[in-house]
Amino acid sequence: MLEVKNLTFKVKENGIDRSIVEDISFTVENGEMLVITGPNGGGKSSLAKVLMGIEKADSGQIILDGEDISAYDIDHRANAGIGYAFQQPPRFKGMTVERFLSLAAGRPLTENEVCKMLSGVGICAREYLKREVDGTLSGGEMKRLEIATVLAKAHKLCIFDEPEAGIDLWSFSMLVNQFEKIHKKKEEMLILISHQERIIRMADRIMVIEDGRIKTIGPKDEVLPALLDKGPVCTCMEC
Ligand SMILES: Nc1ncnc2c1ncn2[C@@H]1O[C@H](COP(=O)(O)OP(=O)(O)OP(=O)(O)O)[C@@H](O)[C@H]1O
Repeated sequence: MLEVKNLTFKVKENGIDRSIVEDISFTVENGEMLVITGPNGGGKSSLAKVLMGIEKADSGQIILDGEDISAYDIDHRANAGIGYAFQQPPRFKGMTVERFLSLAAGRPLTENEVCKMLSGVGICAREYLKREVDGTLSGGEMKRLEIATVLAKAHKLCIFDEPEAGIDLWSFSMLVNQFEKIHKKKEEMLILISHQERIIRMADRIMVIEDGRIKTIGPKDEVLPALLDKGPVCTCMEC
């Protein structure tokens, strides 16, 4: 179980503190999928980065399966069982796709295993094994590869930041299938940040973040109708 208690993250703007994440508390149960949505600039990615340890919280607590991980750095949180796929994945010149996935899995993978992982996110496998994880990969290829790195290993908690961004229709359907498969097993907690209705519909619970605060959190059946009425959710396949 993930317990987030009174999490606040501030930045300095022109010498003045600005709260990007303000006193946010929520839980994610084992096997649960929580989808976080809300208007652009609301603080969703910042919250994810604070959970992963990329940004440091000013106050609050993060407890994973009873272990207080608030003071842990990124590596330590990854070892504690958190996997994270960036909204805009970083690139690694000189590293092959094959090695990148083996590092993510934490063990040497066979070619067949790498191919299976790549196929799972809609990447035409063998052609990519020796490609470098650099600027020669397209945005959509990089995004899918990044998602494959999180899926390469079992985690307690996986966080995917806008997995739909820049992904074509066919690959998007494959990704949705992957998320559904993990969700069905109920072995990992999933936090998906998304504006995409098809992803939001997979949620057990939905959390809406606006101006750095939780605006609503609740079961999908309660939150989604109001969301669809008001319309911050995107039904197109391009964003
Ligand atoms: N390190 C930083 N320094 C200054 N401002 C920041 C920093 N990180 C985020 N912000 C600001 O905090 C706000 C929240 O950004 P964040 O990326 O978390 O929003 P978001 O909800 O993920 O948005 P989107 O839906 O557009 O991806 C934005 O106004 C952003 O410009």
